[in-house]
Amino acid sequence: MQYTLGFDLSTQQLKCVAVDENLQPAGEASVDFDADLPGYKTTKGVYISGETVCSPVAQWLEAFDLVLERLAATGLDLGLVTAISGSCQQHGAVFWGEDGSTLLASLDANQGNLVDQLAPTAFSRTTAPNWQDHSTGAQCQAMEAAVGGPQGMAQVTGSRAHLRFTGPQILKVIETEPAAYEATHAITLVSNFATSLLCGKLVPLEEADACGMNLYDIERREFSRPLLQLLEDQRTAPTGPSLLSKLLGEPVRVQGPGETPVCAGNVARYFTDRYGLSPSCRVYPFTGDNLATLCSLPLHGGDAMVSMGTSTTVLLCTREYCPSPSYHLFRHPVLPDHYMAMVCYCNGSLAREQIRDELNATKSIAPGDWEEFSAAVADDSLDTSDELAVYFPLGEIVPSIQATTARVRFDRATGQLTDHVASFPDRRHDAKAIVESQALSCRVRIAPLLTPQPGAFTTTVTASSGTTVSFDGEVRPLGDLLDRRPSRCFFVGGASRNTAIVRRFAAVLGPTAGAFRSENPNACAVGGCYKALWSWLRSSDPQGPDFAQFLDSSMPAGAVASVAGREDAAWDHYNHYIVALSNLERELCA
Ligand SMILES: Nc1ncnc2c1ncn2[C@@H]1O[C@H](COP(=O)(O)OP(=O)(O)O)[C@@H](O)[C@H]1O
Ligand SMILES: O=C(CO)[C@@H](O)[C@H](O)COP(=O)(O)O
Repeated sequence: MQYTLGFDLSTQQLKCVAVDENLQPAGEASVDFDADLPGYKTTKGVYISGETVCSPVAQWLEAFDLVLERLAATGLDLGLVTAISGSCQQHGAVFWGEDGSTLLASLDANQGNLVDQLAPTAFSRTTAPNWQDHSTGAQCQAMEAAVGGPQGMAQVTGSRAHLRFTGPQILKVIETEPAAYEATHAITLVSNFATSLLCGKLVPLEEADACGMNLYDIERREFSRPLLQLLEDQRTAPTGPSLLSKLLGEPVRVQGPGETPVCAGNVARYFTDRYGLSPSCRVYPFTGDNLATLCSLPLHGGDAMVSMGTSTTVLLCTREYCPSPSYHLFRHPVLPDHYMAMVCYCNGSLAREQIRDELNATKSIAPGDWEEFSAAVADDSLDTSDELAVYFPLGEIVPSIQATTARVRFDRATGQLTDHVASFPDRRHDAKAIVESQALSCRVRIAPLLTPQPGAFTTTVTASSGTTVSFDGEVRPLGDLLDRRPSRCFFVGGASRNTAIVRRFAAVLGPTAGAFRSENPNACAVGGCYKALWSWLRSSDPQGPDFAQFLDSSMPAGAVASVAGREDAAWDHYNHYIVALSNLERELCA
């Protein structure tokens, strides 16, 4: 028997899953940052100070030792692991000091844990910015202004400038912590931080995850020289290496047909000595969590994936480079000439948890229990048909807006907002409304990525030909949102365990071939495993199947379960909310 490991270093936890050569689960372990490493005093894995959100790097180092200890304790023979890869929260950056590379190379299982050997002097900053950070508005504006505004930035880097993206975050460090920046010898994303740790050497960025920086020119496949220069120009007294050198040069690319997948190296001696991993075990570049999630199921054209972790993301696979300020495009981590399109929301699970606890409080139910919330979400007799509300306890990504909550009533015939209200009749309405508006926002933003099928779907909305809607500054005919639907929708991540949430989301998104839930809630870690296994197989047979063929032929039966079929009436019910959502967002963003 041989195994492959997939790690997932996300906001709230580090997980590690193992699969055997038949892609069957063989073991898993996890470390919850708040609960298992209370010494760091994080809340949901992060420190929040005003708009700044970050995570302690030392916490991740401790978590790597702990998760491997826990995995070994399950009885899994780590000596039989042939390949490792994984996924990490996107955009975060680890700043390594001058000694980082030497300390990594000299990790010694007899000299204490990773945290003892690295935390004291390997890093020039003790924390990494987290994707929920909202503190880089000025840097985003400066960067967009240099490349032709939101559209220009999206054209070059696949996304308009985003507060959480690594380029604006690095620019903020250059401007506000010049000494720490000049003491920095390497900057890794969280993904190549993890790969570097396991290999015991600093390794370059992985190309797909590098697309989440607002620095990488996706079509040219190299860092954008004008954007690098813009950041260089803000250094007041440069002493250390150039930014390109700190970024460890150009990222490693996905390899084409007939080429051997890039291996980052063999696992470092620290891990072979301490956990019994084999010295021949290969480590393949980790990627971003959403990119790995895309690798966890065989998606075909028109399919969409909704990942319900701390953030909510909607993912699609496309061959066309069609950038827009509404969504993100990344290079695909394993399929050459493909891209991943993504819409990302900050206010996913944590916003729902807040409404859940407020609802529970009105009924004297303990916080943390999903039953009452789920019953309200599933309740078709609860009439929310003229109610719309957005709940953004954190500033939101799309629409790009400060933290806010707004509840309105609207006219279903015209979509005009009739009333702003402080509350709905009771908190059950909020439970249903938050899921409806989250799903509706996803729906309007993925529509341009789907193929139009004029006349294929009947709707009771009477849109005059001139009716338009506007999302993220892009004005579109309403009709464009009524003639396209995803084929299948796959739901993954922690909240996908909740059938009521998944069914309501599916009702709004309207998949024509049904909605499915991944039976394994750890989709990103599993995607990392599959990436490692396929890379390992492909190394010995470069002419073997590409990743899509590999997944199509190897996916175990029962990997997904059906949760809903095609629901035309429900989809059409939510057509009536689209103009109202456009009006509400326009008001809030004005
Ligand atoms: N039964 C449930 N109903 C709704 N949400 C749930 C349920 N179980 C877990 N979740 C949500 O899943 C989130 C964690 O998802 P997960 O994919 O593990 O997150 P991440 O990978 O971002 O750390 C939690 O914040 C929680 O709100
Ligand atoms: O910022 C993004 C994507 O752009 C987030 O999706 C992060 O990648 C973190 O995700 P979680 O796994 O913690 O939800």
